[in-house]
Amino acid sequence: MDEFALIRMLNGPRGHGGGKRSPDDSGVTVGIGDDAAVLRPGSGTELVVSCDTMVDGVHFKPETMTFADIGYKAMASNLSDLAAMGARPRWALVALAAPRSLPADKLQGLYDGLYACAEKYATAIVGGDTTSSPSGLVVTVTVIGEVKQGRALLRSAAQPGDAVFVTGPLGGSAAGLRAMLERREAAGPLELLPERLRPLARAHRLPEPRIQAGQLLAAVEPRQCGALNDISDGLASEAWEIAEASGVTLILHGERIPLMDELREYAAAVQADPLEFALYGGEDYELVGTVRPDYRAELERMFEQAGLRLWFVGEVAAAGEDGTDPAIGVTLIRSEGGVPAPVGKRGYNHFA
Ligand SMILES: Nc1ncnc2c1ncn2[C@@H]1O[C@H](COP(=O)(O)OP(=O)(O)OP(=O)(O)O)[C@@H](O)[C@H]1O
Ligand SMILES: Cc1ncc(C[n+]2csc(CCOP(=O)(O)O)c2C)c(N)n1
Ligand SMILES: [Mg+2]
Ligand SMILES: [Mg+2]
Ligand SMILES: [Mg+2]
Repeated sequence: MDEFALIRMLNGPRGHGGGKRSPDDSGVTVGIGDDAAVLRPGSGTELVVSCDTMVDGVHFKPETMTFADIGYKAMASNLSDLAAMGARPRWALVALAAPRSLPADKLQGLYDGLYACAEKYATAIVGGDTTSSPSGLVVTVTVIGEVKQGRALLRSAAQPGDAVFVTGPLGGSAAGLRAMLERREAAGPLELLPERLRPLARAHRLPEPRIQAGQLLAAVEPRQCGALNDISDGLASEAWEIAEASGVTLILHGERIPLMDELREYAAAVQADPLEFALYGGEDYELVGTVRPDYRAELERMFEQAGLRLWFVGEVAAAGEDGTDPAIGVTLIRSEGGVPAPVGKRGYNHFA
């Protein structure tokens, strides 16, 4: 199949795209098929743009992900960065570098996953690029969203006194990854995995970007939310990013960090500390953020009303206030009443 036939197959009538599955209010003047897409942002909005790549052997292996999972997660991990800015997703571009030997039905599976996630979050795929790759598969997604002017939520907006929250259980993805690699079987349907591993594998293979939560946090008037970040490299690493960008210390309480029961069971079975998965594992794609302390109860109420939940896991202190060194950074109180200990600035790092 030639390059152009492949693009038609993946995005045309035999695939899912070609604008056919675009959201009703897609704002697309020109979509797939010309030199570039032409898009109409809403009035009074600012564009929010981000891209992330998934690479064979780095982000996935045959044991960890099906092709549909790779597509779903490539879109979800990108949309997660829009969620972390409080943006509404609008459009996406998909750059694909595929080995010539990769069968077309595998690529179609990848696109099923991409379109499934894009549709779920009302995102129109408006273009991309297709090339051959001399080695493994590489998928890069670029997402474009919008936010009301001046409303984007930044890493630099945490203030001393803020409460620190996360939007869901952490560490499940990293535990799922480890469990699947240990099994040494090709990834198949989640239902074929032992029940105790399913939620962990799901967290790794099919993460959900917290789009609704991000938009809710950005919409609060007058502004009560501080910093926001999504958890791609682990809670420790993302908390450090907020601490450095805001010039503060984040104090985390170990016993308040939400963990799935299945993570606790898995960690016990492999004699590991479940908190290590949450702090340093990564790929949870939950949000970590801060809120002014007086607004905490109201925010909880708003989340509950929207059918969402928040977990309060710590507080923000002025740099150095808790007596630890370095002054700016992240500390952990393992069990209530204990003393804060510095949390290393580590997590997933491509070049460390
Ligand atoms: N090669 C690059 N050229 C220009 N800017 C880059 C490049 N790589 C990353 N950045 C920018 O650096 C900042 C941090 O990027 P980073 O990829 O760490 O964030 P992220 O996407 O939230 O995290 P992750 O990639 O772990 O999901 C972003 O503003 C990003 O656009
Ligand atoms: C086979 C395999 N080995 C290791 C990992 C773990 N991993 C890879 S990239 C990353 C951080 C997020 O990516 P990025 O920073 O590029 O957004 C993590 C935690 C994996 N997913 N698959
Ligand atoms: Mg990135
Ligand atoms: Mg991010
Ligand atoms: Mg990263």
